[in-house]
Amino acid sequence: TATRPTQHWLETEQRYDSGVFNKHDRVIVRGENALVWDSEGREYIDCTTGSGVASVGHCNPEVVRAIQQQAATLLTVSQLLPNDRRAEFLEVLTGLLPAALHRVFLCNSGTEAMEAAKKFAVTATGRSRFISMKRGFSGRSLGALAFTWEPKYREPFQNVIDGKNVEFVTYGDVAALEAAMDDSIAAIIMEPVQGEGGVRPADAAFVRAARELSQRHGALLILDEIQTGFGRTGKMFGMEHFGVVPDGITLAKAMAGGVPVGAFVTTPEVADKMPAGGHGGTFGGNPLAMAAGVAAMRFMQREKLAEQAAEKGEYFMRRLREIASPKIREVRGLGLMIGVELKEKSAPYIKALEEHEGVLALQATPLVVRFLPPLTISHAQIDRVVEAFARVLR
Ligand SMILES: Cc1[nH+]cc(COP(=O)(O)O)c(CN[C@@H](CCC(=O)O)C(=O)O)c1O
Repeated sequence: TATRPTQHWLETEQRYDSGVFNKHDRVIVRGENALVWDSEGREYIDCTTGSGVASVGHCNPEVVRAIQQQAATLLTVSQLLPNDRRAEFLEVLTGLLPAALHRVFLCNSGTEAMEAAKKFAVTATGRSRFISMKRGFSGRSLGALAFTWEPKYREPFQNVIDGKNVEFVTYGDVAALEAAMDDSIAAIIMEPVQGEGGVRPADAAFVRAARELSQRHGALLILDEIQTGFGRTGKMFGMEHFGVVPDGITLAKAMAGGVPVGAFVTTPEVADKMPAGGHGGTFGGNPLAMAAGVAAMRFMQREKLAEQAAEKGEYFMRRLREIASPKIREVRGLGLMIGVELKEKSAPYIKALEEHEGVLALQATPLVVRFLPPLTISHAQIDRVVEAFARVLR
């Protein structure tokens, strides 16, 4: 079909969209590795990657090939019926994790993984209260939203969230965590690095205190690795920076190279407390996502993407810190999960990067520019992003 004018795509999406997204004024139509192109043929270095999904690069050839083959073989089958691709996925995924974490509930998004984690924590402990983190983000559904801090996301729905059962603690404040903990808590929920909350790495003492306190009180420690997982922080999983093995982790985003997927991974002790049929879902573990996931995870391992992210992240942050701009308050992050906190609103600079510099970046709270590039980004592309950022800050 002849390509339709950009205006047609913009107007059509605007006309029929629910209105929840503040739509930009360009139509992204193609991606390859660290680059995407819009319908006018403009090229961008993509440091949004669909909010941390395209870690193995857009249209990774091995993921594409796996999708093509599986699409022509079997797209969907109930999880009541075992499938070869799903078995392979579970073997590859659990091979990347600590031995204790080898029981997996499969789903299609981070939110669904958080919802599952919540239910498994309730059945494993018989308790219904949780501790979550101020500035934490766990998703938008009413179940996951209860763990999400941002009042503008949560307050409009407060009367339909069972809000009395979540206590928010200041991320990093061991004393506050200790004071909040008691034997009524089912689980402590936290991200190894807060993403949406402004790219804030946890400190090891806090994560270790959470591990110790949860054990002391018979509660679970659940780490939300939806954004930090799969090499993003310079280790395969964020928890590895802290030498802590939680009772469960939630995964999604980059796990299947761009195909929607989610998982809650836990121990047999927790999994065996969930009654058969106690949770479920239609698309979880579908062969297409499983095939894509196997290809993506094998690529990450073979290309040592976690190590690449560690080295490139150091380089990226060092170059950002060399920008002598009075507008920068702090450059922070772990691996290629990077945030630059400005002394003023970040949105205009993100817009300028997009409009004038051919760079796509994310926001994470009003003052922070968040860079989540593919882990396959080149040093030359990192240089171009840094130089572009220095220009828009002038
Ligand atoms: C840590 C974390 N936990 C859970 C979720 C929910 O996953 P999902 O249901 O697949 O979206 C996200 C998405 N965070 C991205 C989206 C935020 C938003 O909805 O707005 C992000 O950080 O941009 C996370 O970053």
